Order: sequence, then structure tokens, then C-alpha cells
Amino acid sequence: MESLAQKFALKFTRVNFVQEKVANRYYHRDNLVKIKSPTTTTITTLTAPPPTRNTRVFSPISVSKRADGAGEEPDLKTIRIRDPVSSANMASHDPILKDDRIAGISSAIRVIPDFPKPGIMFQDITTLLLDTKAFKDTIDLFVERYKDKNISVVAGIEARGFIFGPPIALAIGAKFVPMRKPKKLPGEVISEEYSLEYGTDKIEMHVGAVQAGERALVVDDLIATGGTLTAAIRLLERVGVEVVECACVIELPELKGRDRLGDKPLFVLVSSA
Ligand SMILES: O=P(O)(O)OC[C@H]1O[C@H](OP(=O)(O)OP(=O)(O)O)[C@H](O)[C@@H]1O
Ligand SMILES: Nc1ncnc2[nH]cnc12
Repeated sequence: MESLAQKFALKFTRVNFVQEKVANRYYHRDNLVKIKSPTTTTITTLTAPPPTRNTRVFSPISVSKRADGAGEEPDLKTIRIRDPVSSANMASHDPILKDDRIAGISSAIRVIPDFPKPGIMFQDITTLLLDTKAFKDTIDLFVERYKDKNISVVAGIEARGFIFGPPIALAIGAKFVPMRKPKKLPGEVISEEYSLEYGTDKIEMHVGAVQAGERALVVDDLIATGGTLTAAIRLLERVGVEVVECACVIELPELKGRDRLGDKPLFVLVSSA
């Protein structure tokens, strides 16, 4: 029988463990990184209090405004506390830095504080998908960059890499190869494990989906610590594929995922710094 004190101790240990584990996968202001000045945060309020774990706001907060006023939501009050264009960590000297489509893309990404756990600033790309111009601009910017690079494989990482990868692949004439979480692919797979702060995770790819000597682009929505992209690169390189570059819509630069990629080029449209 546990004493009252033991029950308390156990409860708090469990709470801490969950928070630490989640912090490893998400941008957690308390555990991983202190957000001194959240310049990339958009907070949405209806008449209700700011979103919490149990009161998530699903409405789009900042679709690009159109001349006819479409896309505006009169009931929705938006407090924007970020510079919509922050691309300090994008490929330096790149002409895309000056591309006026970036601002629309950045402002179409909703940031939800405290999801899925308190302290996490969740970068929600579903609002970008609702904004037809911003979504198309996102795909176009990647396609413009990769169309003449002789890339035959676009590898997309589950789950959100499956949204951006296929339209890029189709437009540049490459095949799309899904890199999935364990036990999802039905055929023979090769796997790559990568370490988390607590434990490990894994991604898998079908054997035979790619051939040695092919040139690949790895696509995901976001780079945080870089663990996922690093595993994807290793998986492809193990079978002799050349990974030309990694492409993400969003980078959380304070988590230094870019450093973890070493010399492998990373191209991002929006930096959260
Ligand atoms: O750079 P990292 O620290 O590895 O984190 C980035 C990964 O985390 C998110 O996916 P998540 O693991 O939440 O999976 P999901 O897309 O299936 O929700 C994101 O879509 C990236 O794949
Ligand atoms: N802050 C974040 N928002 C969305 N996806 C993430 N994956 C890791 N950190 C994330």
C-alpha cells in the first residue's frame, strides 16, 4: 500500500516525465529553450480566453487578406506579436530572402501556445493549407528551387512531410517516397533509429523504393532538433542515395537542428526566430 506521501511523489514524477519527454519533440519554452521574446508568436482570442490544452482554437487566424475582404473573419480578434517575415536562417544570400510571397506564408501559419502540452508553441501548418495562395506559393517556391536540380526522389517524412512532398515531386518530375513511422509500411522495410532525450524513435522506408545513385530531396514541414531529418538522411544514404538538400517550411533555429545536419544543406522558408 502506498502512503499519501508516496502517492504524491509518484504523481509528480510522472508529470515531470511526460513533460520532459514531450519537450524533446516540441519547442518547449521551459525545458528546451527559453523564449525570451516570442517574436514569432501569433495569439488568437475569440471572446474566450487564450487557447489552452483543452480549448484549442481551430479558426484560421491570419489568412492573407484579399482586396475583396474575403478571408477575413470579423469575429476573430488577432493579436499578432511577430514580424511576419523572419528568415535569418534561410540559405544566406539567397534571392528568396527578398521574395514577397514569404510574408504571406509566414502569416498563414498559426502558432498555438500550450499545445499539445503547456509551454509548447505549436506551429500549425493546417491554416497555411486553408489559404490557397499561401499554400500554392509554398509549393511554388520549392518547385522553383528544385526543378532543374536533377532530383529523382522526393522523400517526405510522416506526417506533415506527406502534405508538402507530393505536389513538389509531381511538379519536378520526381517520385515520392514516404518515410513512415514504425509498422505502417506493408512491404519489406529498412529502418533508421534515432535518439530522443528519453528513448528512441524510428522511421522506415520500403526496400526497393529508391536505387543507389539516385538524387533525393528530403521534405518535412518543420525542423526542430533535427533528429528526424538526420535519420531520414542516414536511411537514404545507407542505400546509396545522394541527399541533395533538406527542405522545410519552418525552422525553429534556437533548437539548432541545422547544426545536427552537419554539411547537409537545409532550405527553409520561415524561421521562427
Ligand atoms: O527536428 P525534430 O526535433 O526531429 O522534430 C521535427 C519533427 O517533429 C514533427 O513531427 P512529429 O514527430 O510531431 O510527428 P507528426 O508529424 O506525425 O505529428 C515535425 O513534423 C517533424 O517531423
Ligand atoms: N513547436 C512545434 N510545432 C509543430 N511541430 C513541432 N515539432 C517539433 N516541435 C514542433
